[in-house]
Amino acid sequence: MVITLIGYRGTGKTTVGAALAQRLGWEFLDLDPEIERQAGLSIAEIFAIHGEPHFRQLESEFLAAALQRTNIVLSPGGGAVLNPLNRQAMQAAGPVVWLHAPVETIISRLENDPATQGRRPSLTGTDVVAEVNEVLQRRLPIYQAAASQVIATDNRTPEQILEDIIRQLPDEIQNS
Ligand SMILES: Nc1ncnc2c1ncn2[C@@H]1O[C@H](COP(=O)(O)OP(=O)(O)O)[C@@H](O)[C@H]1O
Ligand SMILES: O=C(O)C1=C[C@@H](OP(=O)(O)O)[C@@H](O)[C@H](O)C1
Ligand SMILES: [Mg+2]
Repeated sequence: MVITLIGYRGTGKTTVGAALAQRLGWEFLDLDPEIERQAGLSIAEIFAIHGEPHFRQLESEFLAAALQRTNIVLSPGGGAVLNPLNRQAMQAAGPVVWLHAPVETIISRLENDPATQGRRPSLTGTDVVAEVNEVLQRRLPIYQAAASQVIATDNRTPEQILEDIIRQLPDEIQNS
């Protein structure tokens, strides 16, 4: 069983995923640093040197490998759900938890997160406000359709969020 966290950049997949894994006594796997380690490049460098399609290919390969494992909490990047095969594989492996936040909250978290520079290259070439508005709008139906649970993260601490997630997990995981 794999619990996969999905959601836009800045919704807390990395932060909440690590805390949830610790709470369950499961392993935590954040896909972006794994990709960076293997490539010897930051996500921003992979985009700049090889282009986004190459990053998406690497992301799909790492995701498929991670989903073969068991008792892990997995945090892929926010764009991993764009590929329908990735979505199917996540759903087949276990609960898919959508972390949701309003646009303003996402923008503020991204602007204040030191990881943004190396890990979150522009997706559109526009400024951050325009990009989050446009791309989030486009992705909302995809996150919604992929999710087995939807969790609001605005004005909630990572600890409160992980308790919300646990409450909605299947009994077999809650009691494990
Ligand atoms: N519930 C929360 N409340 C406040 N800040 C948060 C919350 N979750 C995450 N953050 C902050 O937002 C930024 C992005 O979080 P991160 O976990 O990297 O998101 P993601 O992996 O979804 O892009 C980080 O600086 C993190 O500390
Ligand atoms: O939403 C996206 O397309 C991306 C999200 C990032 O991960 P986080 O969602 O962890 O920020 C990272 O994978 C890359 O910059 C692309
Ligand atoms: Mg992340």
